[in-house]
Amino acid sequence: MQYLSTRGDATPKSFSEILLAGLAPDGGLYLPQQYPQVTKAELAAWRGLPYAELAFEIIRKFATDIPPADLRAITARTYTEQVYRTPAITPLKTLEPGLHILELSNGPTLAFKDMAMQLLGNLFEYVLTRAGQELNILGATSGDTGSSAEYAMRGKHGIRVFMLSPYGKMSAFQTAQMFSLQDPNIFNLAVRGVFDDCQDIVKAVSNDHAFKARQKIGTVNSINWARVVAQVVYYFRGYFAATRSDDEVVSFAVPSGNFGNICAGHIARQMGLPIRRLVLATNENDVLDEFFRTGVYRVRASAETFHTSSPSMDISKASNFERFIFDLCGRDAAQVRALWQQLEREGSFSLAGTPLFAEVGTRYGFVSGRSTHADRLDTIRTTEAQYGVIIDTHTADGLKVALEQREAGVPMIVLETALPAKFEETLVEALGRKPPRPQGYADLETLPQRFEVMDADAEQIKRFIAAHTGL
Ligand SMILES: Cc1ncc(COP(=O)(O)O)c(C=O)c1O
Ligand SMILES: N[C@@H](CCOP(=O)(O)O)C(=O)O
Repeated sequence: MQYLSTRGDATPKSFSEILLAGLAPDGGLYLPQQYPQVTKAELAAWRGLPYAELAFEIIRKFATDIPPADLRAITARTYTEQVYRTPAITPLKTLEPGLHILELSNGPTLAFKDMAMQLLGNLFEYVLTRAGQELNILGATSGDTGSSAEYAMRGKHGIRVFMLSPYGKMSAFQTAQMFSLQDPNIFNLAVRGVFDDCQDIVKAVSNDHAFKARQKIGTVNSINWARVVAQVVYYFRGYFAATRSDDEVVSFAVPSGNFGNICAGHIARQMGLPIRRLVLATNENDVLDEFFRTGVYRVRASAETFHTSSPSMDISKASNFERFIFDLCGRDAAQVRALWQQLEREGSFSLAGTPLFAEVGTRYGFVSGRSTHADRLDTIRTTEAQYGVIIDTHTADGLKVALEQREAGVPMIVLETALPAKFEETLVEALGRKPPRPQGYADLETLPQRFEVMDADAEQIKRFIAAHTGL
């Protein structure tokens, strides 16, 4: 399997090459030359597999340059009960017949990011050891990618993590989870700005090809294809858990920000998984909902990006959206380049009224909705009252929109993206009491914290990286 860029660079690249490269040199995102198709026989054979085996079967279709025995060993050591605190890895919780929550937050940092990031850590280690290389990871986080990357990479030989986060905008738990790490290979840089400023810096640094090569810069955000492909696995897993036969269809509701999670659902659907609808849910930062309702994609400036009670979704420029638009445009890289140039110039583009936009729903199954602070409080309260289940603020956004888009006879699976303990402040507002905290996380906020505060300035960040790598 070879990879190409959404902006047109078609120099064939292997999985291991793009794993280390992150962003393509032309500024685009990598995608496989074609999506592997899953046969009926494979689907039937995969239904009863343990998570690690299912992950192996799916990822081997994409990571064809990793010997199967090695890949199987990597997935086996990643997806364990020890790491995810449950043998099912991603249990399905049924709220009522036909309405489910897929638990994805049982990993070390209590968010769905661990599902892919734990694998990424092991893949990096494997590929770097094989090549005798080191890697300096530059990442951007709105709260969950950062801690999951740091937990996956801490203490790993030959890897350093430089993580940019929006200063003062994460929950107290998220902040403490990241900033309390004292490992010498972890650097937390709190940027005066929003997540999009951090993500712009990651892209600017990646687009400085000389710096990227000299400093051996890699990425852990979902611009890295390996993140997305690891997320494809749980769509299959959720489908098998919610159905009895492969003739059934299901819909997934996905709380969305950077479009990575739902992009994985799009890929699972393209591979042949019987998904009817991909229901995209945003918070008040509703750029993506606006696109899926109207065909207009209008990114917002930092000053127009709200700080909400589902802060991990406070994103107004969704990286992975480019991957979907590439597919929507029939993989015409010239058209994608032109749209992104227009976005750069004018801050928006529109596909409204075009045959392409009609296909967003009819061919690709996307529908969308948005949720506000009041909606989220209401959904958290109702879910607790009706089902005795406490959900986090992001999952609440997903559930709220799922209920609006639910169809009779089609099971709806809401992807849980974090545990409520990470967003205690809002949970107390909704329920009048603190949500349960898994064992081992008590007093997290009292630990000493280590971080640097910086301006949203790519040059300043580059100087910091160079000073700490010695390269
Ligand atoms: C808790 C939580 N929910 C939802 C999202 C949105 O996911 P995505 O950015 O993949 O759309 C994120 C971050 O990305 C998150 O951390
Ligand atoms: N919500 C994310 C933002 C980064 O998204 P990613 O999936 O591209 O890494 C976060 O919590 O950091």
